[in-house]
Amino acid sequence: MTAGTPSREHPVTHVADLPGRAARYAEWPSWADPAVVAALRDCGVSAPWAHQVEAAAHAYEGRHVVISTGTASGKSLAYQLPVLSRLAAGEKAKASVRGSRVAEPPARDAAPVVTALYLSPTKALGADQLRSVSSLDVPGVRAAAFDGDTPMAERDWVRAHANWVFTNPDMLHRGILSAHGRWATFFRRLSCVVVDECHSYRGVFGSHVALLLRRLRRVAEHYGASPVFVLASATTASPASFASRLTGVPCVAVTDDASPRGARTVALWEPPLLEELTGENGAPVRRSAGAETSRILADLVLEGARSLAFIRSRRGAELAALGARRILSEVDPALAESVAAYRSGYLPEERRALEAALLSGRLLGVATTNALELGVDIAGLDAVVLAGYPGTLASFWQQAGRAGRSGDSALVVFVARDDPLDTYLVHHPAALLSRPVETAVLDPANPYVLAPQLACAVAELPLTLSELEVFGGAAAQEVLAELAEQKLVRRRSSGWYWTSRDRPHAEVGIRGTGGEQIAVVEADSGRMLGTVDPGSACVTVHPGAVYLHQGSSYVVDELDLETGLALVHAENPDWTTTPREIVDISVLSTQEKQDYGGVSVCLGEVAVTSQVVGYLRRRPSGEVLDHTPLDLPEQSLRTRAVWYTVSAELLGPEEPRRSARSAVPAAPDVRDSGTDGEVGTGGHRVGTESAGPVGTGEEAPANGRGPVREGGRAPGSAGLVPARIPGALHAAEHAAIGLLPLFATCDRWDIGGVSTAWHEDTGEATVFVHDGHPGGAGFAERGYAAIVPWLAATREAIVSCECPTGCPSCVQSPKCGNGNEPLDKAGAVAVLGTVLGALRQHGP
Ligand SMILES: Nc1ncnc2c1ncn2[C@@H]1O[C@H](COP(=O)(O)OP(=O)(O)OP(=O)(O)O)[C@@H](O)[C@H]1O
Repeated sequence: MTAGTPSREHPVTHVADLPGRAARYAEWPSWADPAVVAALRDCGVSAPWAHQVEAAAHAYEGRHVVISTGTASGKSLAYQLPVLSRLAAGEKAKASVRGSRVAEPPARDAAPVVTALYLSPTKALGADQLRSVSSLDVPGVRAAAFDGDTPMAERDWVRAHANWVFTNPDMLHRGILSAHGRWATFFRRLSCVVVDECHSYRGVFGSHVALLLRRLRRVAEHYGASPVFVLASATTASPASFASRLTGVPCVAVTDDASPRGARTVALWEPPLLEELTGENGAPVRRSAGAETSRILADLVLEGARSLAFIRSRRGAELAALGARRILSEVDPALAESVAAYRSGYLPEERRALEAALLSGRLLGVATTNALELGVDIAGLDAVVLAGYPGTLASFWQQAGRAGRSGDSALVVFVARDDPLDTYLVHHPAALLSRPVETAVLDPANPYVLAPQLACAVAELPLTLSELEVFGGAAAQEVLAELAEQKLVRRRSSGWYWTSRDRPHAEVGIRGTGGEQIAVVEADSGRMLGTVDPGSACVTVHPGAVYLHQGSSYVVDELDLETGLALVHAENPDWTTTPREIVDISVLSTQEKQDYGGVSVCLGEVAVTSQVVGYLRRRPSGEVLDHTPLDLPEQSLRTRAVWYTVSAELLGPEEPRRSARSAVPAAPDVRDSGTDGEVGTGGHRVGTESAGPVGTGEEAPANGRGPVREGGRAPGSAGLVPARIPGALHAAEHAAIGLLPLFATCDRWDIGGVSTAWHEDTGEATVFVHDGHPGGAGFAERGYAAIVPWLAATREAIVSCECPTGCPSCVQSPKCGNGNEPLDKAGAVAVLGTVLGALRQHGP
């Protein structure tokens, strides 16, 4: 692998061998329908793996179950076997009641006897799974999609005749539960609900889905059905408790993966520093992870290895494929044809063609975004290259799991990007390879999610007192009282009733994002090249941006957000473009405020604005050609935040030589640099990390950048010179975001933060932590209520982390819009100590 690297370079920082394992098989269960077994055998499954039978048996026997095993461990078969067996058996039973002696396949227009529902987080994944079930062609099984793409003319047929309906939470919410009367037959016979890739239901979206599943259960019960839930998940911590929280019913977990796995070698790779080039302010730069990945991918293709490279951005995937093709074409132009890019935003038929080509071996190298992480049946590759940490350990293992054929060893290369988080990981392999996978967090009791969900539930069916428990008991009662006050529901002795003829469903967004996709269209030909998320359009298709599609390069002429159109023309310039974005927060109203002698803690409404103000054109070497200003609209998010302010006296050293008021603004301006703008606004979450570990409680010395000045400072003050304040606040903000999920049961993706040494609305140094969703989701309230334990845990997490100057486990944030600069770990400990001191001294 290092054959192509110059001898003075030593990019590999660590190599780990992960042993392979042999498959453990089980007998086909006696209850399995012979037609289903025959169909699966025909598809090459000679015998099921033990975990598949274990999970399938739970489901068949009516126990709610979650199967949480590795990539390509056959989770689909684990739910297909019981569901298809039940569907086939149901149809047979009907045939025998009718007295037909010959096993005739039921007509396409027969009414179903037993039905099942399949839910996937995305339409694309649902379509993949439907294709897989349909290809089995089990007699009596009428599987069909019911999603946004289902033509109106087909919808009636699906409702009346399909016995396995493939849909997604959005359609379940808007198109099925809202009109359940039209689905009466389907619900009456509903025997099984499959929730695929359930680990992706986290944060606000997860909380919505949790309540949606409770609504589904209630509607099914109304029609006399009590379906069994079968959940499939990537490997996560505590799958049973997660699945139980998601569905509201106790689930058993199957985690003992019996699928075979080839041995894998994991190499951690740090691109070398370049001697000939420096970055901003003369800082040394490393060869980019993308360029390094292109080279590794090209080498792997030359070796004939079927390889996937995961790149974090769509643009990066295009560039990496282009780079590998360029390298290969120098060796043999024909070889260049065996490399392609893959990402969402391609048209479905393009994606299918690419998947088939990779499976058949016609393509050897594919550079992809995480679009190939989930669900797609691509496994057993010779190598996987990860350019940058994908955000969670669950994602890391899911992507790495695409490599490894039984009997053959495979290679996984993790290439660090030039950022502190990745650098930390390649030098601390245990943090990557030995930590338990994090569990997804959701909170169905969140009042902001509960209110719209309860409105939908009441509109679907009047809600009785005895059903309240399903929706959170007392919390639900409070929310219903508010809805009654707003005259949306009416309380009667028998329960709560919807007052309007209109249904609330269309108004309730369950993903916390919204808006139509932006179409990218070639102006000359009118050809649609792909789509872009509206939240990220200003970043990816601003006027002047170089937009890549399948290796072809386009330049954007016009972006019209109103009509949802970006017009481009084909052009292949020798530069790339990088947008510059500023993020700001302003206080709209302060609802709660507590003063604690120099520290105040507030809760209120804020406006978070981000704006792409220009872009840089760079040569591939990193050389900046120029900066072009842009006049694009601000993207704004009105939400809720918790914030604390600290007086200059408490932050600074004792007896400040300058007046406190002038000392703080003299620090570098961090209104832009101390922000984490890339948060929770949907569509462009480019990274993550698990929240930092909570400390052991031992007060280890914080070995931060520059010692915390112990001498010469006022009792209780942080003792920081002005230049350190921005970094200290920024580091404290990051760690607080990491720790809030402990108290607010949110996901760190659902929140964001801004820190500043002087904020114009508060007039002081301020750290904001805000909900990442319009209108807020209740997390800020929880932070406000738990301010002391939250900040104490934040401080402890930083103190107990043994790294010297800050790392992903303490003060670095993967979503920092500012590349984790400036960060002052010791300063953060000092600030938090001061804030906590004030809270405790002056608290109630
Ligand atoms: N018992 C088995 N024996 C041999 N092959 C199997 C068996 N079970 C499943 N497979 C094959 O393994 C591949 C992966 O299966 P599947 O896509 O269901 O895995 P998965 O766990 O859902 O993957 P992902 O991690 O992508 O969600 C498929 O090609 C499937 O046909």
